[in-house]
Amino acid sequence: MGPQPLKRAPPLVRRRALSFENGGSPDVHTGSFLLSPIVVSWRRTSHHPPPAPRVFHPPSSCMSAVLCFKCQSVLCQVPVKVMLPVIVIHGGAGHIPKERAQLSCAGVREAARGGYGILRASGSAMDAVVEAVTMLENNPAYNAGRGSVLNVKGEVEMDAIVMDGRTLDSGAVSAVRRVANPVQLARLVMEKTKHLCLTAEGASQFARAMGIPEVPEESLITDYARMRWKKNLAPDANPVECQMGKMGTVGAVAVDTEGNVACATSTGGMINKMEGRVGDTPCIGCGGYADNKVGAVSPTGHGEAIMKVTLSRLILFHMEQGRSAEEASDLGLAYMKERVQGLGGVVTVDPKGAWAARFSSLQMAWAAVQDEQLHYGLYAGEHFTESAQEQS
Ligand SMILES: NC(=O)C[C@H](N)C(=O)O
Repeated sequence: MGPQPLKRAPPLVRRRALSFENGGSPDVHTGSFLLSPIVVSWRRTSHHPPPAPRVFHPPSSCMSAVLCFKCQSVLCQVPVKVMLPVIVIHGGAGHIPKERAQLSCAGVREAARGGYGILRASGSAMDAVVEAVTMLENNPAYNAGRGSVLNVKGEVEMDAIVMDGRTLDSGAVSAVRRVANPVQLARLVMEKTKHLCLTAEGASQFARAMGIPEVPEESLITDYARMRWKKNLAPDANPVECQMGKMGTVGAVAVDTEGNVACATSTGGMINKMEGRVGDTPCIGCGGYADNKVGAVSPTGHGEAIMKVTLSRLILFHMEQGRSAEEASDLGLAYMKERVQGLGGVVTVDPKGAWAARFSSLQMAWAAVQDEQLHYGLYAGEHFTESAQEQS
């Protein structure tokens, strides 16, 4: 005999469904929450042996179906609130000095609006994250593009990555010099070469071949970056601690109206790093990852710690195991803190538009736009909203 379809959903399922109908929290998604109560009910009502039923989200439907693992019959249907498009930005995890906090917050809000403008006009997630990160690279308030921290010789070497969740195509540059927008060069590596990452002089040669103008190094260096470089040349300086105090790597994740996800991250790296040091940012799975089947992540924090735990892929692994974007981000950051004493932050999305901006550092400037609402914050627990149309 085949399985008996459920006569009524178990109480938790009905509560969740109700909260969607009433416009409940957009980041509460059916997949992870429904699986466990359904398993219990299924075992009670099915004659099949008990592997878990599958949750199936038809691509462009507002219903999510829970299927019997064996005979594929629909056990129950639950409405899913589709909240696309969405973009989430960070401006670096750390402790942002008071006098720079406002600038830092204003920049991420502006970049979130800029990226969302592209998504609203049916642009791709990739176009949106590259636009948002370009805006932040051009803003001297961040450690990326103009405003990058300096290496031990007082020079600028930058890292950037992009990844497209549709195809898993990715492009990156590391230790690149004298380009204004490393994120755009990373995109060209993805689109115009057979490789995933170009480094140092090879990356500069590629930029020239692509017609990207070389900019004077001085134009990328701010007084603030030079002051911090000098301070950290002292023999008793602790550049990692100093950086944990004032980071500003930038990153973005987005889901477009088609449900495609993408990520982009860009940085000047760690203060007074050795010449040629490559951080987490250009390393796939560390400084970013995007997969339409799971979601997208862009991190910030101590690069060596992020690399040791492959933070972006670790978070997506937790999402594959049924965790929400927020739970998975917290788990990844907690593991990095406990296992390698690394602090940082992430922005994360899933393909249905659930999103998270989470950090283990004292602060992280972040902003998101979804459903014409701008969300933003700086300290843990802070979450302000305003209309995405209002100008700050
Ligand atoms: N500010 C940062 O996030 C630094 C970057 N993750 C790096 O180590 O290169």
